[in-house]
Formats: sequence, structure tokens, C-alpha cells
Amino acid sequence: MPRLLLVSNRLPVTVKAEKDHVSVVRSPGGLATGLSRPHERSGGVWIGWPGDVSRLSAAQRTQVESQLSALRCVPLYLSASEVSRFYEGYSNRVLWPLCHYLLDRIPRQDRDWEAYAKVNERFAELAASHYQPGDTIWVHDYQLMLVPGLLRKRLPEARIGYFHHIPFPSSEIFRTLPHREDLLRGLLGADLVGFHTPSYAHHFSSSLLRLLGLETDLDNVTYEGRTVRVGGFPMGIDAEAFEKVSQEPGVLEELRVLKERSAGQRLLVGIDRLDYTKGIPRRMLALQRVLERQPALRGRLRLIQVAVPSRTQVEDYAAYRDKVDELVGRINGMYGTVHNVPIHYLYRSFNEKQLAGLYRAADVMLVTPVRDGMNLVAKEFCACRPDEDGVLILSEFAGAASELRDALIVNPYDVEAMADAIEEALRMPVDTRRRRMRTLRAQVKSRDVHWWVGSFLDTLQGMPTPSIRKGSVGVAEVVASLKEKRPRVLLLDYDGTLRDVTSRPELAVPEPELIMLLRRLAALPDTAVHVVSGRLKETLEQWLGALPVGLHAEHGLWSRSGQGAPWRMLEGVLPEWKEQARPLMEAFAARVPGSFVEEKTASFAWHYRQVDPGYGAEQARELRLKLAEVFAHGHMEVLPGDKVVEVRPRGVHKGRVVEKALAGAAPGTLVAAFGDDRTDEDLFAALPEGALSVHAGDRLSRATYQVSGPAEVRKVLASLLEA
Ligand SMILES: O=P(O)(O)OC[C@H]1O[C@H](O[C@H]2O[C@H](CO)[C@@H](O)[C@H](O)[C@H]2O)[C@H](O)[C@@H](O)[C@@H]1O
Ligand SMILES: O=c1ccn([C@@H]2O[C@H](COP(=O)(O)OP(=O)(O)O)[C@@H](O)[C@H]2O)c(=O)[nH]1
Repeated sequence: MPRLLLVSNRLPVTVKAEKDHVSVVRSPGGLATGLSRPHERSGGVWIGWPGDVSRLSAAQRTQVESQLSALRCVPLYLSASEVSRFYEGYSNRVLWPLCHYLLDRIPRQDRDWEAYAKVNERFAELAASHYQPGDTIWVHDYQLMLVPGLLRKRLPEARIGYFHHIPFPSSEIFRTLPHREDLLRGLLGADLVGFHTPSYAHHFSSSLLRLLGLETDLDNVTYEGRTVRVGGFPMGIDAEAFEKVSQEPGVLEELRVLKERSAGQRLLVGIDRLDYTKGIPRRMLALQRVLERQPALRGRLRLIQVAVPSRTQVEDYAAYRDKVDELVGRINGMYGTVHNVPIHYLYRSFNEKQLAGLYRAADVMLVTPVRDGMNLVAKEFCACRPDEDGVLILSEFAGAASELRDALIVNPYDVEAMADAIEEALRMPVDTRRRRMRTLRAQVKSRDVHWWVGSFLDTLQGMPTPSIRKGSVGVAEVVASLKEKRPRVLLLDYDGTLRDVTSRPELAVPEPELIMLLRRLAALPDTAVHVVSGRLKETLEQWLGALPVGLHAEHGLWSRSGQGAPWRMLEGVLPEWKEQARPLMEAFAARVPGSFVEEKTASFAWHYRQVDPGYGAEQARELRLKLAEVFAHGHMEVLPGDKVVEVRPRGVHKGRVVEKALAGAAPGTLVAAFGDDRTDEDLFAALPEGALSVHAGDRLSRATYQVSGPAEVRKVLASLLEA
């Protein structure tokens, strides 16, 4: 296992100071619970904030540091202003509500972006200083969305993963954020970007498409010459450890006492950080509705609600606390007696053993957040029920709901339906409870935290080793090689290589400078120039026909060896396929507004560059599937391009040009091919040994050199004109 560097806002510990004594204890929260030890086993370190230590004396700080270092933790101290602007400000006042679909809670003016960016820089700097070649870096959560990008700049070859622990919202929500592009680019610094559910991963991919124009092919996005994988990795818990704790004598004794004191009562349990995403008020209103509807349950039903203090300096959390307090008071006032109250409210945190006692005592566990990335409490409850009893009521808006289908799934916004679910849970026969709990437990045990860490890290390790972008080093090298004194053949793609892509194909007419450049190149001694394009021969003839260059149209279907020479078609291509494809292509053009079909002699291209990006990509996938059905025998090839799907007879591709262009060439001729898209990869693949290939752009390519685009291609070609 490579050394693992974990980077998260919080270290998995909390520093507690009492008089002279300081101790470092495990902090509450899903991330801390889930990832406590893998970094230690690998010999790596965990970098993060140890919490507020401003009141500690110098001697206490030294004690803290030695305790942290024993746990292989490296502290990054945040100043009071950073806590207020980076943590409470941008992270928890902006990103947290945004990702939980609560736009109204975001301040009208976000002033804390700069602090967020600066603290992300600090994290990246510290992580980079601990990096050793071969290490894997795993960055966690929304507080550090810029860190992967900042690390990539410092460590181009590092293996970097990022996991987003909270929901990634629909692109319609995400695009409201002023710094949306910066955050997406930050995440794309990673090799692997993980989410709890496939639907969060899908939302992220559609934000990439809509905001950065980047298409995800299966799970992969190409960005700055690297492949970034996007995927769903539902986080689990240490199920075995929870099950073990739930059977300890101390816990069983606590359970006995709890049951004895609530004799004759059914127990509902809720355990949450006091966070406005957790849906506590609606849950209490649902309880109130049950008590209203069923007077017989009054005095016989009790909700134990644990609310762990959280982010108390953020106003919305303080206001939420007041709201919950008031509601508890109101409901207890209405339905309480001198003997008991329906809501037993505990505003404090508990340790694992105490929690296990509560999980075991629950007849019904209420996990009803209005949004939640995963919710580990739901899984902990199942792990703590070796008796296979207890009913889980789970919000459909918690990530856990995509796995725990045997819970009673509820819409937390529908108070009546939640009341119905509570009644159903209370009525549920024991054999149904057992059957459901057995399935839930099997799920929680098989996909536990070890599975989660393993599957994320295995996927990350399986990614190709990131290589340093070839970039402008390529320009100098390719020029030097091309200037060698021997005969040379230049094979040049047109759109995206010699000429920038335009909004409609007919607008990409060559400018006078380009015509001049090609004319002068072709006039160089011992230099043959060929333009190899996907365009119609009529277009190439009209635009470039007057030049003394070879022209190859429609990916090599048609070729003209030189100025004035006749156009000849590739042998062996049968034209019947076309009438089979035509109705489908035309149907797609008709049903997708803004798209159109370009007809060529031996291919159809369906263009969707003016279509809404998400819808266009979806329809392109659909068209590819349909074409594969129509041409099931493999006579045709379907080529996904940049906002285009092209279908053509198999065996017609740019690689076929190489043989023709080299016919009669002297031995030792230097061949150089330039191209930018998928169709040019065929050309590169067919080049003879010793040839040069140059990719224009930042996609993955088999080319030996890479330049940024048409401007750099022209620069390379122009340098050949210099003596
Ligand atoms: O560090 P805090 O501000 O005190 O907040 C505690 C943690 O809350 C969030 O938890 C999330 O991660 C869980 C595990 O993946 C997931 O089950 C839950 O749904 C999320 O809300 C937050 O993401 C962490 O960064 C915080 O440390
Ligand atoms: O008094 C408490 C209440 C909760 N937790 C832990 O806090 C985590 C909460 O994680 P969850 O995913 O449910 O929500 P988050 O708080 O991370 O949003 C769980 O592991 C709980 O065991 C705890 O240690 N003490």
C-alpha cells in the first residue's frame, strides 16, 4: 500500500483543555468516524485543523502536538479570522446550504471567497510539503474543493483523490454560485472524484458539461490532458465494531435500565448534529400528529432526540436551535404529564457506547433529514441490532436511502406521510421487522467502511499514472525535428488544427494568412503538404483547390494527389448503407431543436453544438445506441466527436491516407502528422515508425507531441519557413 496522505478540514480528533491538562479525543462527525486509521497503517499522515486552540498555553500546545504526532496527525492551525471566514463563512454559510438545496440561507453577498481560497492554499502548501514521490493524496470534502487543483499545480505527477461527503446538487442549483467554475476546476485537479451516490456524480458531470463544456464519457472526463474519473462510492461504517460495542455488558445493562424506565412505552430515537438539514422540527411535528390522531398513544410514546451542538457561531444554527427548543417546549406542554413528556431532548454529544445503548433501545429510529450526503447514523443503528429488531424510518433525501431500501422510506417534507410511517412502524409485525432488519444489516455489513476505503483507493491506484503535460516543450522539440535536412511529408488536419473551430462549419473559411502559409510550405524544397479532413471534397476544392497540396476529404474517402489532379474514391466502399441511416439521422435532427444533419458522400454527421449541452449529450448517446442496433453487423462505424456523432462505412478513416501520401516517397522521408480530435488518432496510428505526431489541444492522445491549438500549430509550421 502506498503512503497515504489524508487532507480534511478537521483532524479526526478534538482537543480538550481542562486547567493544566489537555487531551486529544476523537471528534464526532461521519468523516472522523469513518476514516480513523487507514493513514496510520500506510505510514502516512492526516493533515487538518485540530479545532480552536487559541486559549492554550505554550506548554499545553506542546502537549497537544506530541499527542497529535503519536496519532500521525499534522495540525494546520486556523486563526480566529480564518475560522470565521473560511470555516463558518464560505464553507458553512455558502457551500453547505448550497449543496443541501437551501439557497435562501446563503447570505446575499458572499464576502468570504478570498479567505476560502487562501486557506485552501495553506492546506495545499502543507500537504505538498509532506509529499514524497509515490504517495497517494486523498482530499476530503467541501471545505477543500480547491485543494486538488492547487496540489496538481505543485505536484503534476501525484496521485490525487477527492471525496465529497455532502450532496452535490443539481447543476441548476450549483450554477447559481458566483465561483462555480473555480470550484469545478479545483476538483478536476484530482484523478478520481468520488461521491456517495451515482446521482451526486451525475449532477457533478452535468455541471462540468454546462459550465465548462466538458463531456463525461462513461465515468471519465478529459481535462488538461489528464483523465479524471468520477464515481459513486457509498461510505460505510465500521459495522463489526458497532455490533461488538452493542453487545458489551455495559451497553446491555444500560439497555435494560432504559427499557425498565420506559416500561409500557414505545421508544422513538433521533440522533443528529443540530443542523437545519437534519429535519428535526418536521420529525417532531410528525410525532405531534401521531399523538393528535391516536389519543391511546399519549403517555405511551416517547421520542429521545439527541442534538449534538454544531457550528454554534453561525446565526442560522443558533436560530434553528431556538426553533427546535420552542417546538420541544410546545409539544411537551401539550402532551406531557407530571410523569413523562413525549420528547426527551438532549442537547449534547454522546460517546459510542451511549449511542449503541440508544440504538438498541429504539423501537423506531427516525432519520429524516431534508438533505444529507449519506447519514451514517442510519447505518450505525442497523449494525447495533444483532437482535434483528427495530424499524428504520429513512428520508428519501439521505444518500443512505439509495442503499437501505428495506427501511420505511419517507418524504421528510410530508409531515402527514411521516406520521403514517411512524404508525406503520409501530404496528409492524415482528417477522416483517426481522426480515427487513436482516436485509438492512447484510447491506451495512457488506459495504462497510473498509469496503469503502478499499474500493475508492483501488480505483484511484488503478488510474493511469498521471504524466506531465507535454505543452510548449513539445513546440521546441517538434520544430527541431522537423527542420532536419531530409525529404518530409506533412499531413495536416484542418478544423481544430489549422483553423479554430467555428460555431457553424461553413464559417471556418481559411483566412488569407493560412492560405499563404500553406502555399509557402508547399514551395519549400523536398516538402510535400497534404490536408486530411473530414469535410466534403467540394469544400476542400473551393477553399484550398488552388494550392499545390494533396487534399483528402471525408476522412480519406476521397483524395486528390495534387493541384489539378482528379479526385479518386477509396476502393471497395458500397453506398447502400446510406438509405438505412438517413431516416434515423433525420429523425434526431427533427426531434432535437438546434441540431442538424450534415450529409457527406460516405457519411452522415449529426451536429448538436447549439443544443442545451446536457440534453445534447444525452441524445447523442441515444443516437449511438440506435445506430448500433441498425448496423448490428459491424458494416458501419459510429464516431463520437466534439458535439457531433458521425456514422461512416467501416474501413474509411484518415489512416488510409498515409499509404497514398507516401506513395513514391524516398526512403528515409520524415512524416509528420498534426491533428486535434478522435478521427486524427487513426491517422497517428497508421504512421510509419519514426514519424512525428502532434496533437493540438488538451485531450488524451497517442501523439508524441502536444501543442495547445491552431495558433501553436501555425507557429510550428511558420518556423519551418525560417532559414
Ligand atoms: O466539522 P463540522 O463542521 O463540525 O461537521 C461535521 C461533519 O459534517 C459533515 O458530514 C458529512 O459526512 C458524513 C460522512 O460522509 C455524511 O454521512 C453526512 O451526510 C455529511 O453531512 C461534513 O461533511 C464533514 O466534513 C464534517 O466534518
Ligand atoms: O452524540 C453523538 C452523536 C453522533 N455521533 C456520531 O456522529 C456521526 C454523524 O454522522 P452522520 O453521517 O449521521 O452525519 P453528520 O453529522 O456527519 O452530518 C455518527 O458517526 C455518529 O455516531 C457521535 O459521535 N456522538
